Amino acid sequence: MSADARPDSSPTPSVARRLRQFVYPHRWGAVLTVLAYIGVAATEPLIPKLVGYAFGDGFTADAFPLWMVPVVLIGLYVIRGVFGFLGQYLFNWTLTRTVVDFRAALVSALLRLDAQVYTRMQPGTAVSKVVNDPQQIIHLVANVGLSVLRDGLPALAMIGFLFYLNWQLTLLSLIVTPLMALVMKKVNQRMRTMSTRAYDSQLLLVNRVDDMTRAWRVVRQFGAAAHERERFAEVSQTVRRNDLKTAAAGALAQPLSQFVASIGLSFIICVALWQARADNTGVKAFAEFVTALMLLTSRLRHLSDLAAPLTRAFVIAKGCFELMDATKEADAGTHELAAPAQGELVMEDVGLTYPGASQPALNGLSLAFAAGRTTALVGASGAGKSSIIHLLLGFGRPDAGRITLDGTDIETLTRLSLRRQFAVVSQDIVLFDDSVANNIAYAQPRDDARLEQALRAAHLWDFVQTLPEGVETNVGANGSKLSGGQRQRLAIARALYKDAPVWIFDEATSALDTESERAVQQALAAWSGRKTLIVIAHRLSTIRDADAIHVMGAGKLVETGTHAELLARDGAYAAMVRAQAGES
Ligand SMILES: Nc1ncnc2c1ncn2[C@@H]1O[C@H](COP(=O)(O)OP(=O)(O)OP(=O)(O)O)[C@@H](O)[C@H]1O
Repeated sequence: MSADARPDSSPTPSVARRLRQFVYPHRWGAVLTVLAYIGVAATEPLIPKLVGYAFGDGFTADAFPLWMVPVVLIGLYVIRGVFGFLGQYLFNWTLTRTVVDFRAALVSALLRLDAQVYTRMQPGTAVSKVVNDPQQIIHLVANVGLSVLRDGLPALAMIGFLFYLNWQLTLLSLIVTPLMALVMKKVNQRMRTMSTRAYDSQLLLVNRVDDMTRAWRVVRQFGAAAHERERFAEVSQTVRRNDLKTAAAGALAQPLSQFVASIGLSFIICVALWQARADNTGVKAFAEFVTALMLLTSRLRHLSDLAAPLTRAFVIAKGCFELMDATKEADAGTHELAAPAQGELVMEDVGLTYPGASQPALNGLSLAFAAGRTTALVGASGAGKSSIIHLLLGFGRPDAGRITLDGTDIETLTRLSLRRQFAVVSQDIVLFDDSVANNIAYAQPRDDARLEQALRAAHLWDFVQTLPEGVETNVGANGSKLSGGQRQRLAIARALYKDAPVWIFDEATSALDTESERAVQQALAAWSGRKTLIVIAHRLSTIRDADAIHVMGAGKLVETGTHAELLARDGAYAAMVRAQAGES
């Protein structure tokens, strides 16, 4: 989300700790992995030992029978192979489980985000953070972890062996450690900065593609392919530059650490040779020590390559944790409604100003929606009609005043209990890439008789019969295989199926032909007296029969009455009716 977020100076410890929390439930897999790799590592010092033995005693005829060479060597590698396989398997067992938990945590965070977060975050960002990022983190950490186990443990074993062979000399070799640490610290700092920039610009790239896919029609209509390509290439170049800088910083790690290691190595070999000459210890001890040292150096070289993927993993994980930590929807209510509400909604002196807005969207608004009645909300665009729905559904909280449902302040209700009382058809139709039936019976038990009833009421039954698989036909991404009117009717059917006490229709019939609109209105009329119906409509002819009409203007209630009363008053509503009559 924070495309402009700068890397903080020490993000790694908390990120590492939080990542560890996800591994913790699967710690036994991790412990067994480590044990398996200890098995591999324990056999490592046997190699220089055998080399030393072969050099020392192997050249004399009666030292050991030659058949022992393949038996010992093959045996050693079989043991290493078994431990190696187990280690890798258990490692992935742990990681795949961790990824599932990590994704689950991200999805549950996503499902509880505050409505305002959705106004800032592009869907692509969420997809990237929930789907791709955990996988990427795990891949990177897996490779790092495996290398640490594969190279780090044998390196430790080898260091132990070197101490055993010649502790003074081994201790001397540690003098390069502080220098090595300093070099790696500098390289890591640079990599972290560049990785964060690369990650942020990559999210921008995801959002560009997201835009292009959603707005493909607009792009084609404007002949804007070249324009979009340019916009994409711009961000793509930024990603490339940041990736390159990260890679360059990472590529410095190995040569720099090797340079430091070579200083230590040459120094130690000199001292070892000097010792061998002085003590006359012979070729065996020297061969053992130098073979072990060389093996250690090659292991350490692999380890110095791990800084780059580890840094990248931490940067991505930090992005995921930002999503996990984003503001959650407040749900302070504790009260659950025992039965479906009657549906009387009252707003008392309600004020609402959106964050960052200069004008209030609602300003001291007081109005009521009577239970079992149809109330229409009308008013100019931007008057605050949808903001009322926003508050009724508990997506936002009023800055002032209160809203009650059957006399209970909705703030005291849990969000779940509150929203159970509403079925909404909003201006923006949202359908799932699923069958007609699953779109209608969304998140509710399937009841075929009720499904048919909802489809008939939404004037969609006959159409659905013509579909190749009837109600099981897939409607495409966001209902892309349906016409605008069919999508709207499907959303109406979904609302009717929910059978909530309050129905909200926000411009819900704007895309319907006259016949469908009449059919839907007749179906709704059949529920009259049993449902509280709130209708927002710009076409005033559709709300003529409402029990009450609230006329909104600039976040305030301008006038209220029935169609006839408002016409008689000859105020704002009458002017709107005249204006529309003039248009038609
Ligand atoms: N998330 C938001 N952040 C900031 N301002 C917002 C937000 N949503 C709505 N607004 C502003 O609040 C005011 C009321 O908007 P609202 O959507 O409630 O109007 P409306 O009457 O439903 O309009 P329309 O008939 O065009 O749908 C508008 O000025 C709008 O710009």
